[in-house]
Amino acid sequence: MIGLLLRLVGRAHRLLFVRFVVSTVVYSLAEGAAFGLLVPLLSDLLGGRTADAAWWLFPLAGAVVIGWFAHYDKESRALELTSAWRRTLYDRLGAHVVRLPLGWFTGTRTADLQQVLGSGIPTAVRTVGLVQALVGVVLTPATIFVVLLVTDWRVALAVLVTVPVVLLAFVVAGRLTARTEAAHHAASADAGARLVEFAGAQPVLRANGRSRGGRALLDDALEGQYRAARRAVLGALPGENLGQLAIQLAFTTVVVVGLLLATGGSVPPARIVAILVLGLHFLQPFAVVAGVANSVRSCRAALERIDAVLRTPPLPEPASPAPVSDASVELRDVRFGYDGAPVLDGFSLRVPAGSTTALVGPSGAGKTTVTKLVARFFDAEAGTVLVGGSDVRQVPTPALMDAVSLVFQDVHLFDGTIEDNIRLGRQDATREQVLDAARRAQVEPIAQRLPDGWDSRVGEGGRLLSGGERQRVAIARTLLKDTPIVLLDEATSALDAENEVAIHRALAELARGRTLLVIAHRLSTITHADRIAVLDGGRVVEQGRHRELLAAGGRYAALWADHERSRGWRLTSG
Ligand SMILES: Nc1ncnc2c1ncn2[C@@H]1O[C@H](COP(=O)(O)OP(=O)(O)OP(=O)(O)O)[C@@H](O)[C@H]1O
Repeated sequence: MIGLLLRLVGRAHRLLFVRFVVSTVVYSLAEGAAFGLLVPLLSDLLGGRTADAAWWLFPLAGAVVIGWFAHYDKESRALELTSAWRRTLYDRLGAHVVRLPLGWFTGTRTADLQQVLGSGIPTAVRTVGLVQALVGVVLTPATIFVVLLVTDWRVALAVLVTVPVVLLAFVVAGRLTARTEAAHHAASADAGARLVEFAGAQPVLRANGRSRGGRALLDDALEGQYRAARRAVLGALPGENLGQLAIQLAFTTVVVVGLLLATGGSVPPARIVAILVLGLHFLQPFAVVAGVANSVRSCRAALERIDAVLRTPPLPEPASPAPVSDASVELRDVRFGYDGAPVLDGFSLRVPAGSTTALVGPSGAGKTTVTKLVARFFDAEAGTVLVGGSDVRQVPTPALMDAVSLVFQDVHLFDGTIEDNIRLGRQDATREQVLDAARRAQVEPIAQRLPDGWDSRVGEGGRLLSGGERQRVAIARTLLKDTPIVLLDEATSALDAENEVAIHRALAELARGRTLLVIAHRLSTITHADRIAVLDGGRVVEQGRHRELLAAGGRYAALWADHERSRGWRLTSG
């Protein structure tokens, strides 16, 4: 964990970290020395040698003053380190995340990343406080032990024997508490998820005749959480008592040894009283061990999660960058798979500059994967992906992003106005340019329909718009960005007649003067494409124009026949 901590603290804060540790060490030693000096001071005082006792006040005052300065320094450094480190972690993660391949951002990883940025970093920086506690737990008793050893080795030995017992008791106590807390945490998470589900799934639950809107599931989860909370409280009690009991037993042992020594006459009673006071201070820091053990676990988990993100290799940038010379796209003998099994194998396709090529084929054939390789979400395992005549691996990411735009199947819009969402395509565009792109992508009728026109908000994720409308806004965004190459995954959601016509027009506008690679889910949209490529078994099995492919009577002709049948079915059953 120390290596991990030093790695994440990084060079920028290493000096500050070292200074913080040094202050903490000095403080813990000074605290131990101040307690240790109580032995000769109290022995002399209780033994009636007041003048001798007074002399001990000087080193004691020295230890207290040093301790005070060290305490001030360690607290200020801890504060400085915590805030500077938190900031650096956010900066480092932010800078790293933007260099990760887009393919890295799956649903689970995005959720993990949200957690790391939300609670992971605040937990990780708590390690600073933990270092303080751990140094204190080790060094203060160690200093006191040295003083005890010098004062009376028999009491020192008795104190030493109690250490493993006390530590064991706290470790067991920590485990008992951790187990019940984990169950409580899981039950709380379950109840939280059920609450969200309960709220979000109301229409579905009621539409399916669950008149109580799924209350039973929620009630079960809340009951489970209540029982787990009770178990957590009751389960923590034995642990807490066990630790305290161990400290009391250890102290009693030290008292018994002290009394035996005093009764035997080998140590003056005044000295024994002083030694017992020291014994008490020796044992006290162990009480924080149990709490620290739990914090160590959560801090380490947070540090590991941050480290895992930071260690994810970024997309390699080319040593000698190649230019995007034209708007052509080509895949040559490409092999690629997600988890070993190839999705594409021996895949070749040429998309000449300025042409429209449609990818069709059964679900799971790899159409989306082709577009993701062109936009370099991933790198191909074998073969070459060329954009503008250059291997995408040799094109710097900003140059590639300037050449290629993506319109996804499920467009995510931000909770702003339609104009804000279009402007994402080019932040410095004038209002006229934004509105022009919107008109060309058939977004104007959407704005007219909404109560506040162009200033209407589209809701979280764009939920106030239909799937087809969201895609029209995304097309407007792409028109504004104005890249020579556009990769478009057609919306799969069923479109009404207005949307279907509007998307047709928007696509025609998008295709004008650009290279368009479109994944077609409705064959009627691509009958005018310059080329249609049929994918199956990880490669292109057929390609040509709509009429040529129909005449050939192969795979495309069969897909078209299916398409026509389903249209006929829609018409007669509608
Ligand atoms: N991120 C991923 N991790 C693992 N497997 C994936 C991932 N993305 C896609 N796949 C798998 O790769 C195969 C090809 O998926 P792809 O999305 O490219 O197909 P598609 O032809 O676009 O399908 P659809 O028409 O249904 O969108 C599928 O079997 C899919 O399950």
